[in-house]
Amino acid sequence: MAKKRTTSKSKPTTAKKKLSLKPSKQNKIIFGSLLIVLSIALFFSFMSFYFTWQEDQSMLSEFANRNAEASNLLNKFGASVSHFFMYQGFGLASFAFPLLLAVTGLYLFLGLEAKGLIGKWVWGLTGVIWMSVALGFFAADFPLLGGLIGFEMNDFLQDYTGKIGVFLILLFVLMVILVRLFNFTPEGFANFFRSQKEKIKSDFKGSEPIVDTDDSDESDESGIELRIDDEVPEKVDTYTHKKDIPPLQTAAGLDVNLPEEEESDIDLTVEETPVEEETEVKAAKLVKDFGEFDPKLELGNYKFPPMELLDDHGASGGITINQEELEENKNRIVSTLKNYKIGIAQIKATIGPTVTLYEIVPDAGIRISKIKNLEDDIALSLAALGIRIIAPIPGKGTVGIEVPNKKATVVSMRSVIASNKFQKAEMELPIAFGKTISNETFVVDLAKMPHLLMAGATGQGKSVGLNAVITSLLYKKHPAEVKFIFVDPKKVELTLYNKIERHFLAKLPDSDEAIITDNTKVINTLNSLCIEMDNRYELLKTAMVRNIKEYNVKFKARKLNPNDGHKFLPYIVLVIDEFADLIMTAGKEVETPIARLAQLARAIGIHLIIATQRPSVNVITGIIKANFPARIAFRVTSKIDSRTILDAQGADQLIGRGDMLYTQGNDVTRLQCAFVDTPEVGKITEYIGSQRAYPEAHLLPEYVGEDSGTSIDYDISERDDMFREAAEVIVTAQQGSASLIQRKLKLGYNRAGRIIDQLEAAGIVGPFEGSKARQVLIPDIYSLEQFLENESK
Ligand SMILES: Nc1ncnc2c1ncn2[C@@H]1O[C@H](COP(=O)(O)OP(=O)(O)OP(=O)(O)O)[C@@H](O)[C@H]1O
Repeated sequence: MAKKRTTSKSKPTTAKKKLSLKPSKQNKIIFGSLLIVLSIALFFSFMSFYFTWQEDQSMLSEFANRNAEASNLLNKFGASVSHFFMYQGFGLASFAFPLLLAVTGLYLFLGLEAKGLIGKWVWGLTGVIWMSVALGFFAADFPLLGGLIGFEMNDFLQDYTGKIGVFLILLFVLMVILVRLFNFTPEGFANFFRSQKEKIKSDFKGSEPIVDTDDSDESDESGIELRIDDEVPEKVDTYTHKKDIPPLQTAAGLDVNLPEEEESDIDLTVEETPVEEETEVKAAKLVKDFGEFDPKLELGNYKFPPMELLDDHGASGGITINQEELEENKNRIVSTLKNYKIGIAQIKATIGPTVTLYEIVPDAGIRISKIKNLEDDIALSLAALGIRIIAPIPGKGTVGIEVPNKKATVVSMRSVIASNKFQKAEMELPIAFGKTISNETFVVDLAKMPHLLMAGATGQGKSVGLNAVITSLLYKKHPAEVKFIFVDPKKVELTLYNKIERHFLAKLPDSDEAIITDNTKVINTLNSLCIEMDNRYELLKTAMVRNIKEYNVKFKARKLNPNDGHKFLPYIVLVIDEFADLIMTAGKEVETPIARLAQLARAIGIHLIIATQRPSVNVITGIIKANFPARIAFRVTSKIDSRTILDAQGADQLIGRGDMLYTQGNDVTRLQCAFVDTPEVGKITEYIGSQRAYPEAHLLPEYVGEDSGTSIDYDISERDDMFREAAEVIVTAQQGSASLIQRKLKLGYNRAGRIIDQLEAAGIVGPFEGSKARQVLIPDIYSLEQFLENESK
């Protein structure tokens, strides 16, 4: 609100300033009146020309003679001007000139915005030329109709293309005029014809029982109307529908300026309010005429992948657990606890797909902390992998012991996608992770997370988990609504998604591959995403909304003008498989943009999903952790790793194969991840990939990388003590690598890296070149000595 007020206050002043640069209002009125008068004079001259031209022919040369008199209504002036326009010019079509002059005069007189005027003149002149040529063609016997220009042009064209050629040219130009000026489409024509038929029918309505047919016709009609809307955006920009919707401003300008004319000078301050209201009114009208903006329209026939593409992995029979196993586990729990002198008042089992939860109510007087302290011993006594003790279960006064089932049931992706919970999820980016311990489908909104960190030792189900996330979104979202960026250093996991590049992927304008497999290129994409983020914040600011959801709602309601740079914003999901690898190769350079995105990107619909095998603290740093409240842990090898990811232990006690813990803050939920196999993903991408797509992947803003590091200006006095030695090593070996300095001078990696940066800043080695060693710019030790000496002078 505050923003609103400030903008409305600041605008009038700028408007006032602008006004002083324009012709004054009085001048506009005077000039406008002149044009109107002129147009009336021309009109009457032209009219009377058709009756008097023969008599006035002889007068034309006697314009200067005061005694000579012409028969034209406007005397000699009328005779000369109409001779010029009608006879020597365009014939009958010349009537367009008084019309255009009158319109221009009115615009000036009323002080309306002159924006649309140029278009009117351009189209007016095109029409004049067309008409004069057409009249010259069809009415060659009456040269006055087409004028000299019409006649000559016809002659000229016929010399080259013959009569048929001229006819075809005329037809084509007429088509262009109709399409561009009157939005003529075959459907529109059919529709018009149909509505006329309807009208005639309804005139004869009477008492005939045609009501039914009428009804069906009506519904038919509405069907067609929709299709016309379909047509509209076909020829325009992916997200904006730019051309077909009259820009808000054009018409807004009309009303905005009207009060100005009535209330003379003060009206500038009043101007702002009507604009606001006008935008609303205009938007409502646009919505009424064209319907809400539909981002999906360009791929209107897109079909979501059907359920049949997914296997049920033999899970259709449901969970199988035998009574014996339940009894056996119960007895073991009871006797184990008894060993520690913990009595049980009640025990209850909840059977899940991979684990069964035994909920215990301890005897009165037994402190839960006692059970908690004995956690490891109890797990040991129960002697089963994957036991996790939750003491107490949050929200209940009970202790939970999770014991894995002997025969785990696979949770198929198909079952979770088909579940009611997922199908009816009213979420922006719903993700069906799998099933909880009580066999309920677990669905969360990625948009609310807002970023996800996934960790787990190798082979425990990370890739399957990532595929489950991506599949969920592919089953729920239209290509216009979400775009993925995949970073896949392993080069195999995500390559399948190449097929949906032009539907669902986003990439940098100059990159060939949408899926990034080279870690050195990630930095450009991340920086480009930061630019996208900044751009989106700017759009949100101008639209005066707080987040992408509100923005898109406003855009769909046509309250934001595409001509001002507004467009429908799809969600962007960045998926990084093997984050540890990325941090190892690209280091701090990637951490900064990732942290920035993680901190700020939630409101503008950029979400990060990061998976890593090694959840060590130098990979998942504090700053990253702080911005990734939603985390998933598959089985990890140590308690420390579990703590690094979840801030709690437990992930080390999972049984693998998709058994996972999910947290989004405090509570930790154990889930069985839905299983989606590579062939299934293949089928889905094949299905989507074979459909009509956008011309290319969604393009991210261009990012021009700096020449890595040259911008770092090291002060000579701040150079490392080993700088000189390092320079000598590099120049002698003619190989600019940090590891060489590391080896020869026995330095740590970080220090060697710093020295290399300093050498680069000094101009001794070239910039970073990815996997290749840097170029050495000094040829030998002697030149180096000289170089350093010169530098210290
Ligand atoms: N949710 C699941 N349900 C059943 N089995 C699973 C599940 N997730 C994974 N598995 C089994 O575990 C195997 C390894 O899974 P996955 O490839 O996802 O491991 P990963 O953690 O990505 O390993 P890496 O890090 O080496 O790529 C799968 O081939 C599958 O047999």
